[in-house]
Amino acid sequence: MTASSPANPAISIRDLVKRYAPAGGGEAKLALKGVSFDVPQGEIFGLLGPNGAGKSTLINIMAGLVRKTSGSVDIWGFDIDRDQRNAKRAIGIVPQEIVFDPFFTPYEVLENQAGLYGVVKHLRRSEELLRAVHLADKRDAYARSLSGGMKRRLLIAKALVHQPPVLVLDEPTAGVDVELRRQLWELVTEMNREGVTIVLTTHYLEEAEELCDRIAIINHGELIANKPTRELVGMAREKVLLLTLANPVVDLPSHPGFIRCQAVGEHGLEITYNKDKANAGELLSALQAQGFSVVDVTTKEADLEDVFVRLTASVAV
Ligand SMILES: Nc1ncnc2c1ncn2[C@@H]1O[C@H](COP(=O)(O)OP(=O)(O)OP(=O)(O)O)[C@@H](O)[C@H]1O
Repeated sequence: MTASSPANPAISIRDLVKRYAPAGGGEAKLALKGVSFDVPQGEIFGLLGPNGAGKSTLINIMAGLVRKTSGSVDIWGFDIDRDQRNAKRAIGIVPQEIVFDPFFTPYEVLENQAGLYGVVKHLRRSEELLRAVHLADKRDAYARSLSGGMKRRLLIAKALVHQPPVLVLDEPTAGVDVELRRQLWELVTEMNREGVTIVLTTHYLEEAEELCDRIAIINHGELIANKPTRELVGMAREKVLLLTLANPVVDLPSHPGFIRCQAVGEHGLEITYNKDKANAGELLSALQAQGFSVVDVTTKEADLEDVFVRLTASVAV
């Protein structure tokens, strides 16, 4: 694997278009409308988007499972058309669905996969990979006897047998419980620390916010954002003040800095304001001046979800 120098992106996508041919006389579906972006080396890159946005199409094109209509995709410096073999060897894909032959053991699953990639015996790393995904003690168990979480970890190991510098995970934690989600996050972070560039799709904004260095948002086949996570979250200008008042709320206070103000229960107020235009201190003083006696205050920052909702809502269908 030598094509990419440290300065080059791990993945480079330019003007990518995918038009699905019409099925049964219907209309053709433009699933990707000219998408361009780079995935920097060494990062954990999140690809977000509502259902049907085009994420799987994009991943399947990278994996060589779907043919693009036009545009270019380079993986680790290898063009997927001109240098298909090297491009394929540079990427490991962890699919969403769990598919194993139930009669193979984890060790055999990895050995078979290594065989498929032509990894010679002495360069195989099946034992090491089983340790890395915390499945060494399940080396010889039948795949069918593994728990859902173990199967997902085995899929990650399977995607890494040919030592790809780029690992793509399609919805790695869809439908898994909180505990298992944490374990998978840790595993992904460990792989990244070892130098693997990670691309993941997710529906969980919390997951993207926690794990990803950079996030791209795709909506109706178009890229509508691509920013470092902190910057994207910083786009949320709204902040919320949750107040408990000494007396029951009768009239609502007013202030030019308010975006919204509503009563919550008998003694509570929820005030949403633009943090560029007002701060909590001046809002509290204004409330006091209007005769409101505040006994407790908490604040809430807007998060990625607010940005996501705003961005995906504002783009025309
Ligand atoms: N084989 C296909 N033939 C026709 N249309 C397709 C095909 N595969 C996907 N599409 C359409 O292309 C669009 C993008 O689908 P895609 O599966 O890439 O979205 P997604 O972002 O991965 O969604 P999800 O999160 O639900 O998996 C959708 O409108 C989908 O219906």
